[in-house]
This record gives sequence, C-alpha cells and structure tokens, in this order.
Amino acid sequence: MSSTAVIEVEGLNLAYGDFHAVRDLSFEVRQGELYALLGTNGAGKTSTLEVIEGHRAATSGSVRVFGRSPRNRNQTRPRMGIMLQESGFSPDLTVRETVHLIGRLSRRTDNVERVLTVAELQHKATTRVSQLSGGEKRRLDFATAVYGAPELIFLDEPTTGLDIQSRDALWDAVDRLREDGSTVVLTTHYLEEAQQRADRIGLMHKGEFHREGTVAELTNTLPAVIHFRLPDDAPAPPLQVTRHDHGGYRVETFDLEQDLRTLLNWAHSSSAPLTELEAGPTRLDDIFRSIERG
Ligand SMILES: Nc1ncnc2c1ncn2[C@@H]1O[C@H](COP(=O)(O)OP(=O)(O)OP(=O)(O)O)[C@@H](O)[C@H]1O
Repeated sequence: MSSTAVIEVEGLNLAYGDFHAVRDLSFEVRQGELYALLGTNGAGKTSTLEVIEGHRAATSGSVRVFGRSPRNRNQTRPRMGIMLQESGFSPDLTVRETVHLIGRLSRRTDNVERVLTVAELQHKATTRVSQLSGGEKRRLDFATAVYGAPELIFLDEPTTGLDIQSRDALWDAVDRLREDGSTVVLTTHYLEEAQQRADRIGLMHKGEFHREGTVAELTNTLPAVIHFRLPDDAPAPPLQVTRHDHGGYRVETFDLEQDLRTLLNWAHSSSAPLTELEAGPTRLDDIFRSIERG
C-alpha cells in the first residue's frame, strides 16, 4: 500500500433542503487500501459516496478523487467501478450483453468471458436479467463494477443476498484486484466482513464520524468480552459479571488473558460445569451497540 491519497474529503457537508445528512466530514483513502465506510441506518454513507462518485454535488467542502473534482466525470469515471445497492439493468438483455454494454460504457477494456468467470456467471451468460435470482443479480452488479479492473472500486453492500460460497468467491476476486493495485471502498452492514478485511474504517453516525481508524484502533478502546453459561445452583464466579437469563454470564475486561485464566482455574478447582465459553476482543458489533446506546 502506498500513502498516495486516491480520495481526499475535507469538511464535506451535504444537505437535502434543511436536513443536514453529512456534516463536516474529513477523511482520505490511500492507494491500495480497503476502506470501509460503516454506520447506522441513515448515517449518511450513501450520500457521502454519491458525492465522491460524482453523482451529487456537495453543499460545501472539498472532495478530490485522483486529485480532481469528481464532478469532472469524464476524467474520473473511467477510473472507477461502482457496485450500487440496486442497479437498473435492462431486464430484456442477457447477462453477457449487459456486461458487454456496461463494460463499453465504462471506457475500460476487458474480456467479457473473463469477467463472467470472475463473477461466476459463465453458466448464466445467455440468461435474461429478468430471469436471474437475487444473488445472481448481485453477482452481475459485481461483474460490471470490476470490468476492466478499475483503479478505484466502490462496493455498496456487495454481499447482501449472496450465499456463503458466492461471498467467498467475491472476496477472492476482490483480493486479486487488490493484489493488482486496486483501491476499494466498502460499505456493509456485515460488520464481520469489514473487521476481517478493512485496512481502515470510518464509522458514521448521524452524518458525522463517530470514530475512524484501523480495526485495532477502534476495538482497543473497548473491553474484551467473555461469555459463558453456568447452572442455576453453581457458585458465583470470581469475576465482575453481568448475569443474563437462563444462566448466561458476561464479563467485560481489559485483561482478557488474566481473567480467562482466573475463570478456568476457578471452574476447575470448584468443578463448576462451565459451558458455552466464548472469549475475544471487542467486535465492531459492540461498538455499534455502544453508539446506539449514546
Ligand atoms: N434524496 C434525499 N432527500 C432527502 N433526504 C435524503 C435523501 N437521500 C437520503 N436522505 C436522508 O439522508 C440521511 C442519510 O441517508 P443515506 O442514504 O446517506 O444513509 P446511509 O448511511 O447510506 O443509510 P443506510 O445504511 O440505511 O443505507 C437519511 O436520514 C436519509 O433519509
């Protein structure tokens, strides 16, 4: 990864009438990076992306993509592949015709059969778009976004509606594009995917960044969590626990190793039948819950 910024956003504001959807947002996405823009519903992610993609003008602030205004679409658009949440393909065209058409419009060059293979759509090449399943349509969206291996790829909820095998195939294809130098901007509500794959995350809430940083920087600020279960008549464990219904316990700790050792030693010496033990660092889900709690 190099430190050249592909996207530079500074003091971005976007208002719909008198509703301020995005407020004073600043961040950059560096070349080769996978940057995840995450957030609660209505946080302003799509609005932000629409400005970066050049579909919408900012109310104020500065946005540069490849060092230029994204409103200068002739210059920036051919260098971007965009997978929207919902695309508007013509239902009467076949899959192959759609990839061919959108590919030509992108002004990038590629081999249609190669792209169909990357998106695992070879066997659907002659099927009309109207006859595709939801997951297959999603793969067609992906195919058109990655046609010509663009330098910058936007993936808006790319794996929604995909089965596990298709998700894995999509992420393998993204990995290969990144190996060849593509920069990726991802939005998703599957936080685990972002946690596993993003280099950095911008976490939006109500139009602003709540936090921004690497996954470690985001999760290190909150305690790790231990969950386990004990029968009703078991002795109390020697840790500060929160008890839930049906014998479920939760421990929040900044010293996971030590507390886990204490718990296991206690369970061993008191023969407490500890079950369903799970322990790990804070997940992004927990950060989202903490945002929603306010
Ligand atoms: N064209 C529009 N006119 C008026 N308000 C809009 C418009 N588009 C979006 N909004 C509002 O702006 C806010 C941000 O919307 P946006 O779609 O950017 O959020 P999001 O973070 O992408 O949400 P989600 O995760 O639910 O897709 C929301 O409150 C939404 O209702």
